[in-house]
Amino acid sequence: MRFSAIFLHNPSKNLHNRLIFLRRMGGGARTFPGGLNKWQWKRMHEKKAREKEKYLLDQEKQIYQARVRSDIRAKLVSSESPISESEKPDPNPPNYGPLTPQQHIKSLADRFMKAGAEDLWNERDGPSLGFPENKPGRSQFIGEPVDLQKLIAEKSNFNGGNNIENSQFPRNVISSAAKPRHFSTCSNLMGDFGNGYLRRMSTGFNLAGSVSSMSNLNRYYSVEATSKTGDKRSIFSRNGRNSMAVNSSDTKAKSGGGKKAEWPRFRRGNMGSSDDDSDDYDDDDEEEFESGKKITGSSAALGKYDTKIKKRVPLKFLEDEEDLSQQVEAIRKEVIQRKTVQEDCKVKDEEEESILSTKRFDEVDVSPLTVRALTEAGYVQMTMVQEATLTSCLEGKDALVKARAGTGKSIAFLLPAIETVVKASSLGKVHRVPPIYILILCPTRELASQISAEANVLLKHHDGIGVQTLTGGTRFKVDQRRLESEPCQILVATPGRLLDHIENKSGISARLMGLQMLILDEADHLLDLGFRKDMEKIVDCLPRKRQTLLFSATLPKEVRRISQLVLKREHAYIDTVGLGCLDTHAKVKQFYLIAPHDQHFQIVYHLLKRHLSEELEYKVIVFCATTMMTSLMYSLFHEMKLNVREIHSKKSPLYRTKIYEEFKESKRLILITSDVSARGLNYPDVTLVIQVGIPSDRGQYIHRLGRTGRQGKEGEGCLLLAQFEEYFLDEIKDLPIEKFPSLNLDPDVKVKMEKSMEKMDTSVKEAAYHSWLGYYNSINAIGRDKTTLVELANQFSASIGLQKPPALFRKTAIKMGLKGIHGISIRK
Ligand SMILES: Nc1ncnc2c1ncn2[C@@H]1O[C@H](COP(=O)(O)OP(=O)(O)OP(=O)(O)O)[C@@H](O)[C@H]1O
Repeated sequence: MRFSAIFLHNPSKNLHNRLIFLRRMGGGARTFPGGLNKWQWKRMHEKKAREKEKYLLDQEKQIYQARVRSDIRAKLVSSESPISESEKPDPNPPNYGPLTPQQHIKSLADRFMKAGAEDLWNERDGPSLGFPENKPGRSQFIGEPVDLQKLIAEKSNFNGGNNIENSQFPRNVISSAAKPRHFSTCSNLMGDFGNGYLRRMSTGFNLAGSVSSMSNLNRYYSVEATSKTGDKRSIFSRNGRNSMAVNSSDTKAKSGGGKKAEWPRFRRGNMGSSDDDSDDYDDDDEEEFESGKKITGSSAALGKYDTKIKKRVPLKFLEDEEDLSQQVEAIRKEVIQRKTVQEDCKVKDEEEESILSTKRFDEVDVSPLTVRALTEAGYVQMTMVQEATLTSCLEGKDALVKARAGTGKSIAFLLPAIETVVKASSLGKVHRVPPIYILILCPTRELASQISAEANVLLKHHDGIGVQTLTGGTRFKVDQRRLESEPCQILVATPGRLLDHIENKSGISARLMGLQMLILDEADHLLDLGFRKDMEKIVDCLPRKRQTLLFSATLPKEVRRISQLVLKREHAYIDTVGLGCLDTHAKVKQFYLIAPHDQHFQIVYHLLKRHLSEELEYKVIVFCATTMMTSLMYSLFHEMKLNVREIHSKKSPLYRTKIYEEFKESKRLILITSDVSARGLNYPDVTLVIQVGIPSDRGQYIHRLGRTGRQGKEGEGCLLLAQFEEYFLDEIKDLPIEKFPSLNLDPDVKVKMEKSMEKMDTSVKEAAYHSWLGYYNSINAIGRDKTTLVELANQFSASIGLQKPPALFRKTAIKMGLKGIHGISIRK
């Protein structure tokens, strides 16, 4: 433009400017019309080609949609339900039979187009064969522009007559707008004819009112429109897509009067139903509606027609009928299969009188000396887990093994371990200090001692093969000297102490270079967060070429994943429990009890007394949540003259060993313990396990319970929870745990207990109080209300007879974040 202006006003510069222009255009002669260079020309034609292609596609799409609708109509018109007198067909019925797609499109457009909008239709669209225009009651609908405002005003007619209000219009197509029902019905019909139609129709409508919504009913519904004169017509939706709502504030589109119609603004429908397909609505369409540029179809509206909706079998489902029947068959099969598995498990559980299999130790490939030791110890037949694992473990495969508590896992891993040492020793290499061929890791010192003792039993006749333990609580130097003076090929250790030795270069790292087998007992616990870092460091120091065996009674999915850290990819996974079967023994009865936590001591006392009176040879383990609570409970029951012992991590190793040995050998004894006794410990003939408070997780519950009912014997377990701990029951809901029958607490016991409490050392109570707060804080971490916690803390301190707030309380409360909720004054 600028150049041509210069040209006009200053002809003398014509040539000069032209040259500039030509240079700016990239040079060369102007060979294409309109002053276009070859690139512009090319681009223009490419654009035209694209537009043409798009147009053809649109046409094809519309024709296809129309054809689908025609076909559906043709199919379903004949299968209409019987019609009433008022609905009897016209003697000169309009042609409702199948139309060609073009006829169908034309008829729809003719129905809804207002005068003046003919330019939206051209001959290509075909003849109009839609509703006969001379039908009474339809003239307004067909010939005139539809005034939606008027339509809305007529809603009372709709309501009053045989109409929408009475129709069973589905909720899913009802807009959330105020009184939207009627408009949505109208718009549903609109939508029923497809978006393209609606667009075209909209130009012809006087959209002065507010339209609430439109929706493709699609898939599940067909709409019947019935006029007041009794004409009835079914309008079927295709298996379509969109469900849209028209924003009433944006629908003041006006047409006619020479004014350019504003286009209704469409947004995603809010029908609130699963049938709503609004999610498929295309944002591009929205833009087109807004701009009003795209005019490619026609639409439909209700006029004075009543509507009725019939729920039909979804068309898609009809098509997929075969698929559906196959699916039903598959589900039925699965249900039957599951039932069978459950029944099998039940039978297995009931039949599980013994944990023993029919296979004997002398039938497998273990050294005769070991078999001899086994026989002398009374082990002739294998247990199930031993039979299941021995072959693959002896073959040198890595294995991940799950078997219920007390079923003989220790021997299952000790046998291949001993065989490995026997083989390695027979190679004849002479070492001043023999390498450690087998490393067995476990979480507690008691368990390490137990495994080591069991190994010694099996090694009774194997001269020259030694077992050592390496656990915390002993002097580092003493350990070091012992390891050097009494060489061993099998080392049983707890991770922390072993790592101490590795990091302090006690010479153990060098000996571990000859390692042939790594065994993790209670593998899930060792691979859990508490031990993970230590485990990783230890494993880094071990030779990669080794066999690894992982054993536990519980193997959660995440542990199975983490186990890849230590196991070879091609390891064997052996689960003797079985998928869908119980992780606990069927012979162990499980109960739970929910009671206020300040009554817990009293309830435990009651349970113990009751059990003691029923079981002559009783042997009870009571698990507490923290070490200090263990100590408090022990002191209280000791004061109350019960035959109790205590074990927890704050006790000296010597004391722990003494109590461990005593409880193992004795009967008529109660062991109050923390979780140090939860796993692996084989106290024979435990008759009752009481768990006070929630265990750290489901696995821990199973392991604690596993201290009773070992070797297929009977047992009983009781879980005592406060109301705020009740949520834990969800984690064990798949286990056969029942509510404990009602309890009648003896008021005299309460008095006795209070007196005993008074006699106890205040420091024990204060320590218990603090550890209790810590425990409850950990529960608080999973969303418990701190206000409640403070109140509970007050109750608890009162129940243990604390007269003054503990000195450390302020610090603890601040640490726990209690400050600012109640000040920090729990007890004044
Ligand atoms: N083949 C066997 N025949 C008879 N008794 C056996 C046999 N194998 C193991 N036992 C005994 O079964 C009891 C439980 O064994 P063990 O401690 O190895 O169980 P576990 O499965 O490791 O239990 P946990 O899961 O609690 O660690 C022990 O008293 C053990 O002596």
